[in-house]
Amino acid sequence: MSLPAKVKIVEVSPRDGLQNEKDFIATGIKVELVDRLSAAGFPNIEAASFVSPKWVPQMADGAEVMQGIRRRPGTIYSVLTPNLRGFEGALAAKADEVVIFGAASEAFSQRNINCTIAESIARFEPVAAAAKQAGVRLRGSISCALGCPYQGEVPIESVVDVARRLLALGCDEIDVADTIGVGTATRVRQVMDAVTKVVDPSRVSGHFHDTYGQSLANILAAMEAGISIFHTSVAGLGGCPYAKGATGNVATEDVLYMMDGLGVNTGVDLNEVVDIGMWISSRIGRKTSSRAGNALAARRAA
Ligand SMILES: CC(C)(COP(=O)([O-])OP(=O)([O-])OC[C@H]1O[C@@H](n2cnc3c(N)ncnc32)[C@H](O)[C@@H]1OP(=O)([O-])[O-])[C@@H](O)C(=O)NCCC(=O)NCCSC(=O)C[C@@](C)(O)CC(=O)[O-]
Repeated sequence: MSLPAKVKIVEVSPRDGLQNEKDFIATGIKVELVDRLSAAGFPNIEAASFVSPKWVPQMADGAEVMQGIRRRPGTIYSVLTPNLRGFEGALAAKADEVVIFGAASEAFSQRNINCTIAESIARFEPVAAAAKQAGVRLRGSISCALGCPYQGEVPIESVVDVARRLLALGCDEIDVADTIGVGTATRVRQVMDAVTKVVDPSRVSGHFHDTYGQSLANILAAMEAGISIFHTSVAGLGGCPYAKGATGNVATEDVLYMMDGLGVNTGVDLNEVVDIGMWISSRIGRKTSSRAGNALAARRAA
């Protein structure tokens, strides 16, 4: 089994991890979360969204979060931008990377961004053009690449088709997202093998939610397909507002523990991340869902 020697961990808890929380989380907590993650060494942090506050009220303070954070040189701070209005906000906030987000499933596209897949691509065109003109990195995310809460199975060709279109828009990186965490290792391998026929593997990332407990196996399967960028969320925070029952992203602590065991370099300090996981969980009144986080904290306490 040949694995990459190094992987890039994109920490998404400030955005994907918090967006679904019902009670509004104070901007100061969000800022502190990003700052602590920066200090732990993450090369890329998804810090905020510039989306409609009617659709995702928790992310309404994206501009304030971006203004409040201390930026670590070398870390990329990303934000979600569904349209030009979002992009303008992101540009004013000096985001390093903007994320356009579509889906491989028509039903999910309608629920998440209120348009068809084709309409979403048309809506992303000016965003992509503006990002290129401004010299801002552009990432494209493909929701429901491993299954959809509304339509069920999603054909691999639909995922490849959206990947091709995002690539044509100029995306520097493309996320294959298992929004509801239904994927299993064999399917992940098939999807990644197909996507990497049209997009270079160095530009493809795996974004796995852990609803069915398959994320670590899925990450390993993706690594075997040559993928070396993964999205994780400290304490396993998260869920998607438009995917009922979906749990958070794979916990960062669990992924870092696995990478350490595999001898794969991430540049991120696991011990610090365990502390951050415990801290943010207590601040928002949740229990961490990270097995490694719990075990390491218990070992320390003993
Ligand atoms: C795309 C829209 C805007 C269409 O929303 P819409 O209602 O179809 O369009 P609209 O243009 O009529 O906008 C509605 C209202 O929002 C305002 N508005 C419009 N745009 C913005 C903006 N950028 N920033 C602030 N406000 C905005 C706009 O001005 C208007 O306000 P009103 O006139 O009614 O007062 C909406 O559906 C939306 O914002 N959706 C966001 C959905 C979202 O954030 N979902 C979660 C993130 S995706 C995700 O989690 C999946 C991912 C990436 O993690 C991967 C995975 O796991 O699958």
